[in-house]
Amino acid sequence: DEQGTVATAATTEDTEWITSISVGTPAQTLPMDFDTGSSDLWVMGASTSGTSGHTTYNANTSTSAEAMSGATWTISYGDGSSSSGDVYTDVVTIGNLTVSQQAVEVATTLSSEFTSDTALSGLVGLAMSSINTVKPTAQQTWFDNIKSNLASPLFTADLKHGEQGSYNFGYIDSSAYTGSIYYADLVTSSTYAGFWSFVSNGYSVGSNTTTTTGSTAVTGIADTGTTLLMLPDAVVAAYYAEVSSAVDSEQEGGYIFSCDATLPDFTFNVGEGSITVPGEYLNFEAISTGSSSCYGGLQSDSGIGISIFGDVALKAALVVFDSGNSRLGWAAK
Ligand SMILES: Cc1nn(C)c(C)c1CC(=O)Nc1ccccn1
Repeated sequence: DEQGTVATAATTEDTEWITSISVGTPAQTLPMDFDTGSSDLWVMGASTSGTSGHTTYNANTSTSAEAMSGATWTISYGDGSSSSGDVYTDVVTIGNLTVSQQAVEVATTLSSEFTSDTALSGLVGLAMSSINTVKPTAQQTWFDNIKSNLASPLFTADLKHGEQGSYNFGYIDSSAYTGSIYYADLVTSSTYAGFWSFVSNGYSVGSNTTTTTGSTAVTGIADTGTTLLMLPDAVVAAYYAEVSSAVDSEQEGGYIFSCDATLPDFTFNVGEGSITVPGEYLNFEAISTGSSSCYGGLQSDSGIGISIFGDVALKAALVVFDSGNSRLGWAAK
């Protein structure tokens, strides 16, 4: 009954959290973006163009690498980024837990979002294996491969603002949260199948003084690979109605406000409880260096088709991805 933990740390502006994994024999250490919103483990290849400045994976120097003949993959993310390539199996160790024949998807094409992000070598998909893109045969995620060896078939994400966080596999660290863990069952309808999806049946805007509450039910996904909190227009409008300087800017592609604005907290319901995202987490960054206008951490999900509880919301909680019980848990910390 194995358990493991691995540290994760945010890049500037909490844009993404980078976590190191080991691939191959001898081990090649790769900084990766753990993504609970997708299900492909892919890495930049040593011979892939556009990878200068990146740490890359070289299957040729790994004695345990085996090409998966005829297998290919291609993935595109909602922000327009994409990658594609071929497939190997190799040893993949995360937090002292080892999968001996993990499908390692090697990128031979990369969009500019990835070639320009020298902090990372690839993604570790932690959503359901049903949405893995490998053809002709979809491959299992690393979590699905390790799951049967774990004390409990679950993992937790503990992302933190401005300090190191952790991903734990097989156990819940009782010292990592306060109060109760509130659970919501996964949503299985077609749009959300394959994701860590849940229904939040209400929200409130405001700090101790004035709070406005809404009963809009939000169905969304817990997605560590997405930076922002992306919710329905009605919820977003209700939030920024409490920020006097806020405007929905065509030019900036979302809500901006004065950087010195005092932002209200945002609370969303989960099961019998709720999670509060502190106002300061909802000021993402200045729209450009030195500007006095700041871009909101809460933005509209219009055009996406689903709501996304990204890093802005996740870093306010300990989040339990409970495969064994098909549910998602959220706890304050
Ligand atoms: C679905 C979606 N629509 N829009 C506008 C955004 C930003 C998303 C989320 C998204 O793209 N997440 C992502 C990107 C790269 C790697 C992993 N996850």
